Amino acid sequence: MNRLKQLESFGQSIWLDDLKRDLITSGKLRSLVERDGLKGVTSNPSIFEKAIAESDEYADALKQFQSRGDHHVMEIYEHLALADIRDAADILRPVYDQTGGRDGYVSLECSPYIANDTEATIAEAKRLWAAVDRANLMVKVPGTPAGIPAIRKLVGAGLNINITLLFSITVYEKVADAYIAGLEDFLKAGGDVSRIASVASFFVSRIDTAADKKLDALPDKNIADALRGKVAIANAKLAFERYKSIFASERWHRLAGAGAKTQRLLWASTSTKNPAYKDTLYVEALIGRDTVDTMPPATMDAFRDHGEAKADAIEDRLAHARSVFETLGKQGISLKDITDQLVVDGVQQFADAFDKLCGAIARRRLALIDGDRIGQKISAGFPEMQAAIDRECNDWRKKGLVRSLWSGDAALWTNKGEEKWVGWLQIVDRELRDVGALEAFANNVRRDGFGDAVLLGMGGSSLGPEVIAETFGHQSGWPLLHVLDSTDPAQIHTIEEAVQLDKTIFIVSSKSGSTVEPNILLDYFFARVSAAVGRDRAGDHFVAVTDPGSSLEKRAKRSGFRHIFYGLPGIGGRYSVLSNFGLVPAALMGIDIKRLLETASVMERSCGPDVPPSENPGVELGIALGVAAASFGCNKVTIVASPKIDDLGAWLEQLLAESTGKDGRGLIPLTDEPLGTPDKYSADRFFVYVELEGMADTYQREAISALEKASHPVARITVKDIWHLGQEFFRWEIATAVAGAVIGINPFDQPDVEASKVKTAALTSAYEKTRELPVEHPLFRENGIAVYADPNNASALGRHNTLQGILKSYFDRIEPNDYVALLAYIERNKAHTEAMSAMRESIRDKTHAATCLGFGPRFQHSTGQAYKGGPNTGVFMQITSDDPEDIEIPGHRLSFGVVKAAQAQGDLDVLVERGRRALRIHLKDVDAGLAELERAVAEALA
Ligand SMILES: O=P(O)(O)OC[C@H]1O[C@](O)(CO)[C@@H](O)[C@@H]1O
Ligand SMILES: O=C[C@H](O)[C@H](O)COP(=O)(O)O
Repeated sequence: MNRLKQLESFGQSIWLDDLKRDLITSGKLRSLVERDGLKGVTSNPSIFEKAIAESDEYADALKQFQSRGDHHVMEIYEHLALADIRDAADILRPVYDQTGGRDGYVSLECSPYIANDTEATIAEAKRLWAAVDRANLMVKVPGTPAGIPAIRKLVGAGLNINITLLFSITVYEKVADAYIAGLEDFLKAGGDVSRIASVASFFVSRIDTAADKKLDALPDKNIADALRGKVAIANAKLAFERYKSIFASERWHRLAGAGAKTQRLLWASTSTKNPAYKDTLYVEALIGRDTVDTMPPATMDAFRDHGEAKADAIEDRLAHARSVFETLGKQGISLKDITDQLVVDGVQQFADAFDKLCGAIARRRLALIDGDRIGQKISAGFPEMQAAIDRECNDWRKKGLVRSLWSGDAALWTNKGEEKWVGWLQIVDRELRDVGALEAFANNVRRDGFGDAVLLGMGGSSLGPEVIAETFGHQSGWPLLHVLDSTDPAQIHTIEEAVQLDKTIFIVSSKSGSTVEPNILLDYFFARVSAAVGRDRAGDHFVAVTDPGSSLEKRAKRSGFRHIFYGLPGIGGRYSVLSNFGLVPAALMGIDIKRLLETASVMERSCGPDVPPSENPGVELGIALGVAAASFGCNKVTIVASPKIDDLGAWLEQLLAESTGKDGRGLIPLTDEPLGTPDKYSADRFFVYVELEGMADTYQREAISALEKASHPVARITVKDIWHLGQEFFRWEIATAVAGAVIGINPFDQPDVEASKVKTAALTSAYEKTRELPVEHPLFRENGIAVYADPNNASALGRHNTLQGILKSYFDRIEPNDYVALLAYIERNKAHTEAMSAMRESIRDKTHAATCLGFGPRFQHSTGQAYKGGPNTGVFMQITSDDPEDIEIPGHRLSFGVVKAAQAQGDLDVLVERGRRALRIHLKDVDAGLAELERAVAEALA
């Protein structure tokens, strides 16, 4: 007689501990049922990992599924796995019918990631039960402390449950109790208990693996030899004894009377792991009536081939089993400790397998959606850095931190309310649903003949729209978008002259609604538009984007704005580009926002909670940035982008600096610094090279390769086309949040920005009363240039009678790994940027310090946070100027020039208060002054 069939005749059901497509398609599963009397199938994450990740069997199914649209990794997994489960269940259905529901089951495990979460387990088991939709499904719930209450609930809801990862008899008693209680609940609710089945899966071989290790360490070798390979079987035998007594109780009889089936013990983990043991050891020892034995194919083949079947073997030598336990105890080996640890390890082992599986699916998904759409390659500068990045990635994987990020677990950061600021994680799908309304609005504006749109806003409210406007350029037939994020009178003039007010729509953008710049710009332009089109029609030229309840919302209502778009309070300014703050201006300038969002959506799935760190572009990038900065001092994130998309750097600067630059730590991003040869840089750089496919600049590419060869860390990102800006936005938001976690700060606040605002407000309100700002005395004045510094900085500079002398002392203060920031409160235009660039280049080449450039007050809402709150490694040169054509602000006793001067003063005061090295250079005439300054800088560095 077929030895497996013999087991059937001894009252034991044989299940297969394996599942893969081929078993179904080849007919093997069916023949196991027919030939060997197979009565069930168990699966687990390791089994699916082997099936899906280690073979090509699923390639076609995966491709077909993805051809219907892009999916999350978990959706792909479930699509593939559930198809196998359903097919196996259908093959086993006749067994289920013939045995009256005692056998014929296929088991599917809940995600190991939620093994310690009762509510999540309940929800997932119910979801899987509904999704598989087969009466002969068993959902596997772990025998963890959190799993046990879930068993009662799920059985009580009428589900078949297989309790997995069971090692201890004490835990088993709780599991059996939960099953019985669940049946009682179900019965009380009028359910038919006869259709519920459950098994309690005792893991066998793993106990010996752990116990044998302890035995090997015993000094008494005889005892060790006597017990080796015996503990697991003894445990199972005693468990079976308990099973019999539990299901002989009065309590049980009441349920049995209603048709309930006992919760059979299922022997799992039945392959021998120690090659010294007979390969059928556990099968032979555990033959018992009313039990289930699930065997992997090799064990099943071995038993069929040479197994020795003895009826009721499990009932033999119970006294010996007890003595095994006693001896263990006497030897100081705690079986409780062993089994407790096995549960923990078991969960981790399945989680590891699931990670591997998700990683493999993520890679295949990427290959199908055209891998280079996510194109990212990080080369750490040197092996130690690579090893540290790999370690951190593995740590994130093991601890499930990508999932913590997605669930907004504040403990990932500093536990200071970060959970309130992760709304951006879900925004893409939400906005995709709202695209129609935005487009309709934009069409309406276009039909009304607006030729220009001017966005008034700062930082997170302006930089995203600016990147979109600069990258896409003017869309024919749509308004041209201008961004105004300055109080510089010349800048305001330039914009005003570029537009025709009666054909211009203004987007006033401020999440808080209280930011001073957009408010005073609104005061000014509302008056100008009223003068051009009449007060009654002015409101039609204004749109607000703001959070609900803000003062801007109230004002927009009062002034009859054309429309108010709302932001989501759970999204901070710099993470808001994929919400209305980026989308309203983009739609108004005629951009296909759906297309932009769709690329973001692909990246959102690539960075999903189900994608392990090393396959997860945003997480991997964030970890690399964080580790490079925190452990290797490479915190000057030098952004280089193909010319067509290089404005991306402006948005990125704010995201990285304002998010991470605080508590004396953080990343110092810099953009538009002229690229140099490797010898020009210190070892504190992390280069980010964002290349636009087909539009790469050869010089940039070669310079980056040289830097990479010279052991600087480099992250290369390839952007397929400009629509993939959406993808970049999302990738970098994830990367920033992750880098923040690695660095150990809260990436969602900006504690040091406020300080400058307070000082500025004090200066402007004093000015409104006195009509003057505090008088300052220069250290030096010549040729239309004056230099100012506070007493400490002044004394560090010493006495000089030339500008270059002062500058020389100033540059002498630069220490290794410092950065120099030029903070210019002048019009941001090409000529000024070029002059500043030339100075940056000479400073960098001579001192090897990283150089940053910020135009004030714009940078205050961007990199300014890091300058004041980040590491004290900045050396600051503030540049201010007279404003020959100042502009009064209607309704205030202030001009824009005064506000700008107060902003410069307020910010410098805070820098000084924070012990920063700083000076102010005031230019009477901007262009002549810059030329003179450039000359003096060159001389000071010579
Ligand atoms: O959108 P709001 O509230 O006007 O803020 C603009 C910017 O100012 C800041 O709060 C810094 O001052 C940034 O974080 C923000 O992006
Ligand atoms: O239900 C089946 C179990 O998951 C499986 O038997 C575990 O076996 P292993 O210990 O060999 O991994």
